[in-house]
Parts: sequence; structure tokens; C-alpha cells
Amino acid sequence: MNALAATSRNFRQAARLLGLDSKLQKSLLIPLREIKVECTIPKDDGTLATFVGFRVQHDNSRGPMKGGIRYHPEVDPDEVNALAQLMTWKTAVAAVPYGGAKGGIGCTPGELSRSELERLTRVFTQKIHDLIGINTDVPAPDMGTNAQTMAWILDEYSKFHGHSPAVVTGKPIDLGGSLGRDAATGRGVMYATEALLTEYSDHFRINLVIQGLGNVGSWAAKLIHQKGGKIVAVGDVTGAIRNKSGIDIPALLKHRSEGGSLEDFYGAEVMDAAELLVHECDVLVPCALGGVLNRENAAEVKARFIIEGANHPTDTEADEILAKKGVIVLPDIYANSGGVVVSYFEWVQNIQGFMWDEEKVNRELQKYMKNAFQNIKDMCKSQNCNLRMGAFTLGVNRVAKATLLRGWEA
Ligand SMILES: NC(=O)C1=CN([C@@H]2O[C@H](COP(=O)(O)OP(=O)(O)OC[C@H]3O[C@@H](n4cnc5c(N)ncnc54)[C@H](O)[C@@H]3O)[C@@H](O)[C@H]2O)C=CC1
Ligand SMILES: O=C(O)CCC(=O)C(=O)O
Repeated sequence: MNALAATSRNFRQAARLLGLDSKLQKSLLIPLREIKVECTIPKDDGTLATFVGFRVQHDNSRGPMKGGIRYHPEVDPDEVNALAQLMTWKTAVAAVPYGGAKGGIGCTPGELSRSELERLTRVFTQKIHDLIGINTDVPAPDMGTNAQTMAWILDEYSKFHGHSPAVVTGKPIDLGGSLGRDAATGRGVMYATEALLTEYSDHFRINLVIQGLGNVGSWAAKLIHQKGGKIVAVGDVTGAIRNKSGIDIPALLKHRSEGGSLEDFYGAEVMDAAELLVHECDVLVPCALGGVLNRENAAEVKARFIIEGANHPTDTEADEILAKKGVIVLPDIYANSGGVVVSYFEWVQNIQGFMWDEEKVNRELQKYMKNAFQNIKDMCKSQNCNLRMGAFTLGVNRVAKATLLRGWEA
């Protein structure tokens, strides 16, 4: 089952639990708008290259649509659709006044030079500038994109519409970005892990495995390590390493920032990357691609808890296998919502023209993460369901209410 079918299935299950009628279900499920654009750029060697860009705007009943832009070779319309839908439920779970959207360009960013990436981003922005905006659709970074990508979008958009810092979030601080946004998704993963562990045990002194050492994974690793979590294995697209006494995460991140590879890090041994997700641990934190937990490996997972830092890392078959094994999965639409929560703070700061200090950003983020966890637990209790369904029913219910209040009922 692909990501779109799986996400829609979770939506339908939640809608049934909530007793939503079929017309409302249809209107909530179908995206508001799907955009597909050709992006042709001159490469540095003078030849032309053509890429396909997407933006799916799923729902705006609770506010402007919000979601990242991904640069990855596997970006396709179904995946972007699923990720846009997830954003609608995620912003509702987080209780930020947004709808959901997602975008992407099918490309391999590592094979493009900085100037090629800039040209690609600018051409994509030219094609979608009249469909995004401060009160309509506000992009942010996702896999393969970063603050610099947002700066190029901001600059290109502003040529058409005047200086508009709030049109994107996750920008560089010097262009109106928020303190704490870079770390926010990983920090939210840490708060989510803390909330779950407090519920099921009484300390952070557990063994963890983290997949992905990009924006989300490296911040999650750093902050969980600071809290006393022992990270016994990590991996990324280049491979994986382990150390049963715990990896020195600050040393590893320093080593990587100086250009070192996982393989030549002195403080751990190289392991088979395929074994990473089934490595012995208490908590598994996937922070890379979708669909990495599937029927091939789910039965072998040793973790008692899975914290979904990535979007849709657990496919439907894996979800069922893990539930039978008693593994507790904290779902993406809550676990990685720290990013969009601080994106909301960034947007608010841009609109107010007033910058918050980092302590305030982190304190407010912690409050939003705590409240959302409590709301999910209450839903689980009233609907007698697991955490994924608790989060889905919470999100779908809020979006359905807003839709009905607006009088959009079919
Ligand atoms: N950046 C953000 O604020 C948010 C990101 N997410 C999700 O978190 C996940 C990671 O996003 P970012 O950290 O922003 O991306 P990133 O581009 O900064 O890092 C991606 C990481 O995944 C690793 N990776 C890629 N392919 C892999 C493979 N085949 N096996 C193992 N590792 C692999 C890369 O080596 C890298 O370490 C994605 O699913 C994204 O949608 C979710 C919420 C917000
Ligand atoms: O920060 C944002 O606006 C969205 C981040 C995102 O794409 C996600 O949460 O999956």
C-alpha cells in the first residue's frame, strides 16, 4: 500500500470512529488543489535540464495551508499528496491555525551545484508564486531543502509581490527566520519522546537508535543525548554505526560538520545499514525516508517504542505487525510536529514585526507538545484506540468542525 492509500485509510478509520458522514469525508479527503509544473534550467555546463515540481494544497478550512518542500529523486505526485494530507491532520493535532500542503521537486540535490539549485528553486517559485502567499499557502523546508532554499523562494516571490518574509518559514535568521526553528523538529521529537517515556516508564535512561542525521535526526540525537538518552546506533544514506556503551553524539556531529564520514568516526563500529532498524534498543527513532518500516523488517524490530521523526516511516502492514508485537508507535503527525509549531511562531513574529528570544520559542514549543500529547491521550481513552488513531481522530475532528462551521458541508 503506498503512502497515499495508507494515509487515506487512516483518515477513513478516524472518520468512521467520529461518525462523519460520507459527503463530509469525501470533501475532507480530496485535495483542494494539485499543482504540477515543469522546471527547466540551464546547468553549469550550458546544457538544459528539466525537472518536475509539485505543490499539493490539501485543506485550508483551519487557516493558510502549510508544509515543506522536498527535493528528492523519489518525489512523486502520490507521495506529495499523502504528505500534504498528513500536514492537514498534523497542524490540527498541534492546534496551530493552519491547513495542510506539501511540495517537492524530483531531483537529486547532491548532484546539483549550489547555483543550479538556486536556479531550480527560482524557476519553481516563478511557476507557483501566484498560488502561495502569507494567507494562502506558506512553504517551509523538508528533506533536501534548508534555510537557504527558503531564502531563494522568499527573494523570488518578493520580486512579484513585494518584500514578504512571512511567505516562507524556516528562513535564515537574517531574513526574518525564527530563533529555534532549525532545531525545532528535533526538539519536538525530544519532547515527544519525553512525554511518551514519562507515560510508560519514569526516566530517559534508555537505549535509542536513530535513523537519519539530517536536520531532524541530528537535532533529535543531540537533544536526546543531552537529556541522558543513550544512543547505541545511528545511520544515514551512507551507512550505519553502533556502540553499545553509547555513541558520543556531540563528537560525532562535530566530526561530520568537519566533513568526516560515519565510517571513519573513531567512537563506534560500522554495522550493516539494513540492520539499523532492527538493532537491539528500547526506542527506535526513524528520521529519514517514508516506508522504511514495512513487512520485510517489522517482525524483527526489537524496540518497545517507535517515535516517528520522519513522515510516514511505518507503512500499514508494519503498523499491524508492530501492534501485534505490542510495540507502541508515537505517530508522525504528533512526533514531528515541532517543526510546524515553530514555523507558526516564525510566521506570527513576521506578521507582528517582533522577534521572540529563543527561550520563549522553546518554552512555547514545549507547551504545544505537552498539550497535544494530553489531547491525543484523551482521544485514545474516549475512542479506545491506539496513539496513531488517537492523533488522527483528534486532527480529523478539528478539521471537520472548522469545515462545518464555515458551511462547506456538501
Ligand atoms: N525538516 C523539518 O522541519 C521536518 C522534516 N520532517 C521529516 O523528517 C524526515 C527527515 O527530514 P530532514 O531531516 O529535514 O531531511 P534532511 O534532508 O535534512 O536529512 C535527511 C536524512 O535522511 C538520510 N537518508 C536519506 N536516505 C536514506 C536512506 N535510504 N537510508 C537511511 N538514511 C537516509 C540522509 O542521509 C539524511 O541524514 C523526512 O521524512 C521529513 O519529511 C518532518 C517534519 C518537519
Ligand atoms: O514547518 C513547516 O511549515 C512544515 C514542516 C513539514 O513539512 C512537516 O512537518 O512535515
